[in-house]
Order: sequence, then C-alpha cells, then structure tokens
Amino acid sequence: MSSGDHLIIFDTTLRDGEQSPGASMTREEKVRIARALERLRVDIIEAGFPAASRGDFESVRAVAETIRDSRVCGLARANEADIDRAGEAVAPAAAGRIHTFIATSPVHMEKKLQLTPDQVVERAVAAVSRARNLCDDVEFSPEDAGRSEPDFLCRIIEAAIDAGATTINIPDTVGYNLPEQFAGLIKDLLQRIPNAHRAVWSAHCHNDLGLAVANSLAAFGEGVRQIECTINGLGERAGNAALEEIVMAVRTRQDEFPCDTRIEAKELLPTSRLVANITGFQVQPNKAIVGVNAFAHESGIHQDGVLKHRETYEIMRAEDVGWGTNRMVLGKHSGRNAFRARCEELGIRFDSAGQLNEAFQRFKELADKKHEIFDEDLQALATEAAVALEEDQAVTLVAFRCCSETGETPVADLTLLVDGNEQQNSAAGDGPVDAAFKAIDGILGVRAELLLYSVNNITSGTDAQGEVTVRLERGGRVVNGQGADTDIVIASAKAYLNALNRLRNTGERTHPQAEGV
Ligand SMILES: CC(=O)SCCNC(=O)CCNC(=O)[C@H](O)C(C)(C)COP(=O)(O)OP(=O)(O)OC[C@H]1O[C@@H](n2cnc3c(N)ncnc32)[C@H](O)[C@@H]1OP(=O)(O)O
Ligand SMILES: CC(C)C(=O)C(=O)O
Repeated sequence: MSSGDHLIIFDTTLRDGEQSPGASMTREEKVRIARALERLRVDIIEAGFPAASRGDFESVRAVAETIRDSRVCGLARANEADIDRAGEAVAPAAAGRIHTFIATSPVHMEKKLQLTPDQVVERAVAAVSRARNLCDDVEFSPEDAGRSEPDFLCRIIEAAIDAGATTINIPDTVGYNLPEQFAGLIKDLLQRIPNAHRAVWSAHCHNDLGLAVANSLAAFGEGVRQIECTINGLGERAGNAALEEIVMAVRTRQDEFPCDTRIEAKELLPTSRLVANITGFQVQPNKAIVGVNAFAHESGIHQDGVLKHRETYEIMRAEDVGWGTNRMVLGKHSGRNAFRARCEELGIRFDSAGQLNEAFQRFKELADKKHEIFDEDLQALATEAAVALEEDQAVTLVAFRCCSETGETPVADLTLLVDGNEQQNSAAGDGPVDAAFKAIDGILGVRAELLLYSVNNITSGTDAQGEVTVRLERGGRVVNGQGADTDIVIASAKAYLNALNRLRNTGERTHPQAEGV
C-alpha cells in the first residue's frame, strides 16, 4: 500500500460513482464491489460518505472490516460531526483514510457555503486537524479547485498541509478545465506552495466536457502521483475519469508515463461487468477497454490487417484486460480473408476458389439483410454454396414477392430461372408458404408429394435466418431440400426448389436420413 514509485489509483466508484442518480448500492453490493476492487489491486477504495445516512456509514464500516489489501477511505465535510463519523467508519480498516473537503471557488464560497475565504480556511484547518487526531492518513480537497483563484488555493493548501493533510487532491469538480490549463494549475501550485513536497498530490476530474481522463493524465505530467477515478467512469453527472482508461493509458504509453500502477489489468473487465450489473448502468459498446466493441473488428481491411499482424489495428491486447481474445465480427463490411479464416476455424473447408467465391457472395447478400453473421449462419450458407456448386441447380429463384394481409388470401408472385429461361407466375394459397409452393408448381408442373416441411431458426433474434427443410416423394423417390434466409417464406421457396432440383437430377440418393434430416 505504500506509494513507492507507482501511480496511486484511488477508486471512488462506491462514493462519487454512487452519486450518479439511480446508482445507489446496498451494503452487500458495496462489499462485493470492494472485494472486486481489492482483486483489481486499487490502492485506495473510497467506500462512501459515512455522514450521509446510517446505511452508508454501515457500508463504509463493512468495507473497512472486509478489505485487507487496499486502503479504505470515507468522505467528510469540513465539520466535526462528519469527520467523527468518517473516523468511526474507517476505524476497523487495515489501513484507513479520512478525506475531508471544502469548496474554495468564489461562487461556492459566497453562494453555497455563505462563508468568507477566511472562514473557509479556518474550517479547513480545523477539519484536517480533527481528522489527523482520528487517523494518520488524511486527504484534503479544495472543492471546485478548477474554478478557484490560485492565490487562495496556495493559501488554503499550505494551511491544510501544516494542519496534517498527507494527500492534497485537486478536483475539477464541474469538469470545466482543459488539459493544459489544469496541468498549468497543478504546476503553479507545486511551485508556489512551500510545503507542497510534504503531501502526495492527487487529481479528481469530472467528465462534463469529456476531458476527465485527459485532464487527469495532464496533471500527472506536472507531478500528481494519485489519480481519483471510477470503474466505467461512473459518477456525478457525466461521471469521473474512467479507471480502466487511466490504467491502460499509463501502461500502453510508457514512453509518456514513466511509471506504472499496481492494477491487475485482467480484472478490469470482470470488475466493469460487476459494477454495470449492480448499478444497472450498462457500458456503451464503443467504451474504451471494457466496451463489447473495444477489441472487435468488422471491416474487411482491419480484419485482414489484424489477421496478418495484430498490431496493425490494436494498441493493447484484449487478453491483458480480461477479454478471452479479440473478436472478428462478420458483417457486410467484412472481406474474404476474415470470412475464410472464420470458416476454417469452424472446420468449413473450401476445395476451390470457386467454392470460396460462391460462399462469400452468399455471405455478402446475407450480410446486407442481417447485422451480424453468426457461426451457425456460416455453416448454413457454406452448405448452400456447396449444394449449389455440386448439384445441377437447373431451377433457381430469381425474384419473389408475397402479399399477406389480415382477412385476405395470401398471394405469391415469383420468377424462376428454368434451364436458362425466366418464367413468372402468381398463385394464391392458404398461407404465404402454400402460395409460394403453388406458384412454383404452376411453372414446373410438379407432381410430388410433400412429406415434411420444417422451419428452424439458425440463431436468435428477429433478424435470424430461418432454415427450412422440405421432403418430397415422387414415384418412390424421396429427397430432402434445404434453404436458409432471413425471410422464412423465401427460405421455404429455396428449400422446395432445392428438393425439386434433386428430384430432377439423376443419381439422387433416395434415403432421407442419409441427408441428415
Ligand atoms: C463535489 C462532491 O461530490 S461533494 C459530495 C457530495 N455528496 C453528497 O452530498 C452525498 C451525501 N450528502 C448527504 O447525504 C447530505 O447532503 C448531507 C447528510 C451530507 C447533509 O444533509 P443536510 O444536513 O440536510 O444538508 P444539505 O445537503 O441540504 O446542505 C448541505 C449543507 O452542507 C454545507 N456544506 C456543503 N459542503 C460543505 C463542506 N465541505 N463542509 C462543510 N459544510 C458544507 C452546505 O453549505 C449546506 O449547509 P446549510 O445546511 O447550512 O445550508
Ligand atoms: C469531494 C470532492 C473531491 C469531489 O468529489 C469533487 O470535487 O468532485
């Protein structure tokens, strides 16, 4: 728990994170998250605001009783009652901290606290001294430092350090600062405050302008050695600096940040998931590090690059932050290389470039209709492509339209390519599938008995492909036909045509079980 040379990670998910409207947690939930934070090896866990309620006091105390490898901190306003409550709550901790704060910006002092600057300094000093009598580790924050006057900050921080503060935290409470400006403030304070070296300096940035991480890292560049952050960037309004982003920025850009954290990065994803599940604040797919797309590639050019050499499009390894691996998502932007690689992983082999091209073309057609192509879709379309190439598909579906209305008889209107000639027909039926089959019969003059018709969804979701199997019998010959499509009526027409083509072909196997139905 000593800082050594590493960057101290102060996690405030259970305090500032909990201040997000709708994110409050029970004692048991806080203890579960605190355990996950301990596994993650954060240095300090700010477990709550003990004066806020009996429940929060008990939560902080339960965390203090449970956690052994991280320091446990409680927040307190600059008044005696809050500080005593925080001291009592963190007392059972293996290592405890009291964090006291008071606002220092003109608008907060005048309008909110209704105190003069002199009174604010007096309260800060009294609060820090009282906290030091209860705990040997005391953090002081001049709230809204980002909008405070530097001269006043120098005065109050110097007094707080003299009163016993061991950590000085500079909050950009309302997320107003820009990186250079915030770094400049830290530099100025460190240069001008004579006893600055007696405290560890910290940054606590909010994300109102989306700059919390950038501001925290800029502050590090000027001498801050503790960063306050939260899992998934949870926190008041737009949130705090995201812990996972801070940690991985430091680890990935060692050229800029010559230090490391104690963080066990493989725990980042499980911890993120736990916090999301408990709070109900799900992580957006494109969230850095822990979003489901953070290590996923759909574009063919990127997939090709990553397959050839991961670092072409990845600056971190998915495995290092808790993902099983990176992910190739097959969709309409994917290319042949990723398509073939995934098929090979599934044991689907293409014997010729023609087969690959046929399957790839079908894949692109499907991808235009479906957001994501799953492994089951690949299996189905590879089978279809192989069938199309292996067998003589004398009859193929060119166009299909079906009208199905409440109270009206469904009508199917389709065009087939029969031995090289397009033929069109319409038919009504008891349902859209029946209408489609009758329209096909009308063109081909079919006399076959339908023994079986079954539909299965290949994957889940309303855009899933339906896989249809049709079994026909004519003159003692029994054949199966398969068809797959996101539209189950089209899948049915394809399956019917597939079976009819087989009936037309000589040398057709006659035992349906041999075809896996
Ligand atoms: C930037 C931050 O994130 S700060 C932390 C914010 N977190 C929270 O507020 C969550 C927990 N808060 C609470 O449960 C409640 O606000 C309590 C229990 C702390 C106080 O509740 P109440 O006594 O009902 O006061 P209320 O919340 O209405 O107003 C806050 C009071 O604290 C004062 N105050 C605010 N900050 C401080 C401070 N750092 N030091 C001393 N007094 C302060 C305000 O001036 C106001 O005083 P007033 O009642 O004399 O006008
Ligand atoms: C209590 C302080 C550090 C705070 O949360 C803030 O200023 O945002």
